[in-house]
Parts: sequence; structure tokens; C-alpha cells
Amino acid sequence: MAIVVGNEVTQMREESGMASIFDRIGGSDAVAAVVNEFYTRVVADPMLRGYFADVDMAKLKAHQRSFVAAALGGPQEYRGKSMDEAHAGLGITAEEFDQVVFHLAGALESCGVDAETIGSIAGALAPLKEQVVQSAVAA
Ligand code: HEM
Repeated sequence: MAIVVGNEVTQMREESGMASIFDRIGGSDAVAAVVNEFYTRVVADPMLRGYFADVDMAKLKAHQRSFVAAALGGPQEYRGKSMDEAHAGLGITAEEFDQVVFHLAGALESCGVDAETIGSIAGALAPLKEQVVQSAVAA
């Protein structure tokens, strides 16, 4: 599958001549820390926790680590479901999507990622809204 967000981040990096965001934030250890912190926040949030009640969190975290790593320009490929497939039928709203991005930003911040990098990541995730939110109008 094509990872839109990964392509955009990679393109941004190539144009700017910068190291990948993946490298800048500290590679796979940093991604694992961010993903753990992210799901701690998500399942603590009454707006979101219901979605994850019957989900195998260890498996989900593993997929999310590889998705985030690939999206940030890391070396390995993401081999999980497409964003359409992963979220089909869940009925996720635009508000819930924004809340998930908010928790991801919070997790990145608490792991020491700078505000500018967080802005780039959040901006790169915005186009996924259409795939995650089924009835979403393009953001
Ligand atoms: C930027 C936004 C998002 C990204 C990048 C993302 C990414 C992912 C990834 C990589 C998976 C694993 C796919 C697989 O198993 O192969 C997944 C699954 C899942 N996501 Fe998301 N997600 C996003 C937003 C959301 C939102 C807003 C919700 C709910 C409010 C949500 C709920 C879920 C659930 C419940 C699963 C597990 C589905 C299952 O195993 O049956 N996600 N997501």
C-alpha cells in the first residue's frame, strides 16, 4: 500500500536536505516510547477508549510503531492494513480523529520532540482524515 503520509514526509525531507524526522527524534526507541505514551493517553480518554476495548493492544502497538516509523521516514516498510481497511466500519468521527492527533502531539511533546517537528507530523497526518473518518469531507 502507498503510505501517503510517508511519501509526503519523505518528499519534504528530500526538498530540505534534512535528516528524516525518524532519525531526528531518535529512531525506533523514540518511536516505541511515543507509541506507548500515545495509547496510554488514548485509552485514558473517555471519548476514545471504547474503540479499543476489544483490541489486542500489543498487536496494535506493533502495527502503530511500524506505521509511525515508516511515516516519519524510517528504514522499514509498513506492512499492516491500509488506513481505510483498518478503520472501516468503526464509525470514527472527525472530532475523534482530531482528538487522536491531539494525543499524538501530546505524546510526542512528552517524549521531547520539538514543536516544529510536531507541527510537521500533525500536518502530514491531516490528509489521513478522509480515510479514517468514513463520512469525512476532505479536511
Ligand atoms: C492519524 C490518525 C490515525 C492513524 C495514523 C492510525 C493508524 C492505525 C494503524 C497503523 C492501525 C493498525 C492497522 C493494522 O492492524 O494493520 C490502526 C488500527 C486501529 N485504529 Fe487507528 N489510526 C488513526 C486514527 C484512529 C482514530 C481516530 C481511532 C478511533 C477513534 C482509531 C482506532 C483504531 C482502532 C480501534 C484500530 C484497531 C482495529 C482492529 O484491530 O480491529 N484510529 N490505526
